[in-house]
Amino acid sequence: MRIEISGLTKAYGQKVFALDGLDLVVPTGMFGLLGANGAGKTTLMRILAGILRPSSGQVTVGGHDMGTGTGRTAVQRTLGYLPQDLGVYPDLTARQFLDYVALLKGMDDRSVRRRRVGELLEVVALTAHADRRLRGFSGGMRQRVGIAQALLADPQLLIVDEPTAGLDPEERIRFRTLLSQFADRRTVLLSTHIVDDIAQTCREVAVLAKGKLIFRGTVDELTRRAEGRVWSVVTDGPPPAEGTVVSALPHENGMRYRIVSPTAPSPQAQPVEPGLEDGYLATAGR
Ligand SMILES: Nc1ncnc2c1ncn2[C@@H]1O[C@H](COP(=O)(O)OP(=O)(O)OP(=O)(O)O)[C@@H](O)[C@H]1O
Repeated sequence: MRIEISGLTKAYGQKVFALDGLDLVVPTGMFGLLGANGAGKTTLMRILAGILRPSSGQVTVGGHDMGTGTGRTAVQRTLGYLPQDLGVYPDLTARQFLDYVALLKGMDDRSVRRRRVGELLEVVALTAHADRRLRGFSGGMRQRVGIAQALLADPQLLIVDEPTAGLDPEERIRFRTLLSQFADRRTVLLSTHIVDDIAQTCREVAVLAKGKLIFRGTVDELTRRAEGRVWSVVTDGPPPAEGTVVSALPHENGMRYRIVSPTAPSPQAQPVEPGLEDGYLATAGR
């Protein structure tokens, strides 16, 4: 399901432009969205989910115009949305919660609902915990309940906002594998600060800064943005003033700094191969 966005603007009051004339096409498959805090990612996702109205501009999802009531209704029927903070009901069990959301989505037939909820609990590997109250669930288990509720209506478009924040490494990997499998023949828009989640799952990515698109292309192209700009510096003094420090590791002669900088940040700096995080920093860094 293809998303086409043109001239999209969302202003909060007179001064804050959360989105500022955004043009973007998102194809079928898994697509990553990166950007610093406040870049406009959540605003964009809420507009795509039909929860928020833009100030101006156009959005079509699968050919449906989100500017019209019929368009929004058509999209919402085939959309799954996992917001940053999914409010769950701590006293409900996972099965009861999913049954309740299914009812809200208009799945009136009880046996259909029961079957679908059972299937999804299986998909997110929570069958063994289905009848436990949500208050005792770990962050990862809650996120899996979140993805199950987003998948209830077998959506063609799945929007997920920072889904792996707070998950342990194993849960993160399981979660993103689940998303990748789901993205086969469908569209998944994944917004995150965790660059590695995008490197591991998406072919294409967009980078937002201050409500504007500053990059759209493949993960490899974004990585190549840092070519010739990533350096390793070993020093027992402070890191060089120039560039952005990506990592600092203890070294027998002091510290080894990985630095993104257009020019060598010190005379001893050695060039190194870039990764996606370097490409992102070279593009979005101050
Ligand atoms: N309801 C609101 N009222 C006023 N300003 C808002 C509102 N929601 C968002 N903003 C502002 O709009 C800008 C974009 O916010 P948004 O939440 O879309 O960014 P984001 O990229 O999702 O950030 P984060 O990564 O922190 O979630 C920010 O400057 C934010 O402060």
